Amino acid sequence: MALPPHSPSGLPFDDIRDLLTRLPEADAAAIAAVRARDAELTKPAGSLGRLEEIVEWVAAWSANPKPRVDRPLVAIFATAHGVTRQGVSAFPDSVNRQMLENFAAGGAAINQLCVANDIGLKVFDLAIDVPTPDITVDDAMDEPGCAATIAFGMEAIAGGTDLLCLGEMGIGNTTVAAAVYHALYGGRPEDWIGPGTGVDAEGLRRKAEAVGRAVQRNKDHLSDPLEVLRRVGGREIAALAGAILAARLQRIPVLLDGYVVTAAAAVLHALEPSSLDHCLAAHRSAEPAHGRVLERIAKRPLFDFGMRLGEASGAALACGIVKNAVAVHSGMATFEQASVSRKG
Ligand SMILES: Cc1cc2ncn([C@H]3O[C@H](COP(=O)(O)O)[C@@H](O)[C@H]3O)c2cc1C
Ligand SMILES: O=C(O)c1cccnc1
Repeated sequence: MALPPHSPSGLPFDDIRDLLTRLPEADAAAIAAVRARDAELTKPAGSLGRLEEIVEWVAAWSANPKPRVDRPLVAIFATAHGVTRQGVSAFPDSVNRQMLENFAAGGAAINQLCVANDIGLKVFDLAIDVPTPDITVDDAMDEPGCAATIAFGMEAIAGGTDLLCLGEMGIGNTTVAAAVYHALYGGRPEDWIGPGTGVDAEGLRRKAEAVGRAVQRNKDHLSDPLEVLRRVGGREIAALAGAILAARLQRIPVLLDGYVVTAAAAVLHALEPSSLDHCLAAHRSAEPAHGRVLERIAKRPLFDFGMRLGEASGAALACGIVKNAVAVHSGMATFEQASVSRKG
């Protein structure tokens, strides 16, 4: 489904700000139930390390004292960016539609990760043939368009899921993400850019220049993270922010993917730091700035495999880890059931 760039159906920004004041909290009773059961399981206390934290996280954010992951979903938001005319990607815009077809045919990396980990896949086409304006000269979106796109992203969970894995596709979007980071966090453009699909040194220079121009053009409007999103962001980043928010309101835990998905999280974090409490960072991408961004949003990634693909590939892999953690917790025997002696 394609979203008209200026759909009138969106929420105004103030409605989004209002949602951020009404976020549900972690379910303390569910966490307590998981901890109590964990203490009875046939293993030394704490011996499953971070897997134990993951189970508590699923319980906390699904409000379920017996956490389960039965219907994980990968949601990919795909769109196009006018900033590619600045020569910031190693690949042409035509890859966007070709990759949509590849997703539909089952040929992309994410298709196989979904098969291997038994995850549903939905791909949302955000006007992939209509790039947003080049952010070095014009705003990516106007306020109604940006708000409508955030609202569209909320649809990611409409069919139901109990673990949302977020991904994106959009040639040029590592430049857009870098512009969001530079706008939110300051520093120099060079601090936030990286090779993306594999640009050379000249390409990197063009990326730094594009990010610098986009942010400089908006230097008087950077104190509001939603203005940053609409001026130097992109549709997939707006929709991802909506998906993260909708998942929180419906109590669905979220796995963030890499460098680009984290830009949506960073916008929400800048608006309200607690808005990401239901999110886990799947991995640290090979994109050099990703680690620093994760520190800014106070997320410790589950793994670092040198991946730099996007498409939710890191989130899908992390979903396998989450499913393993939950299966161990729910299926293990207690000391009493298995007649195993406790610590002396
Ligand atoms: C074949 C192909 C498949 C992809 N899948 C994800 N991306 C990733 O690369 C793009 C961002 O990098 P840049 O900013 O350098 O253009 C996004 O589409 C992202 O999802 C891909 C890129 C390509 C070429
Ligand atoms: O880490 C990512 O999400 C990423 C890195 C490079 C290109 N596209 C996405």
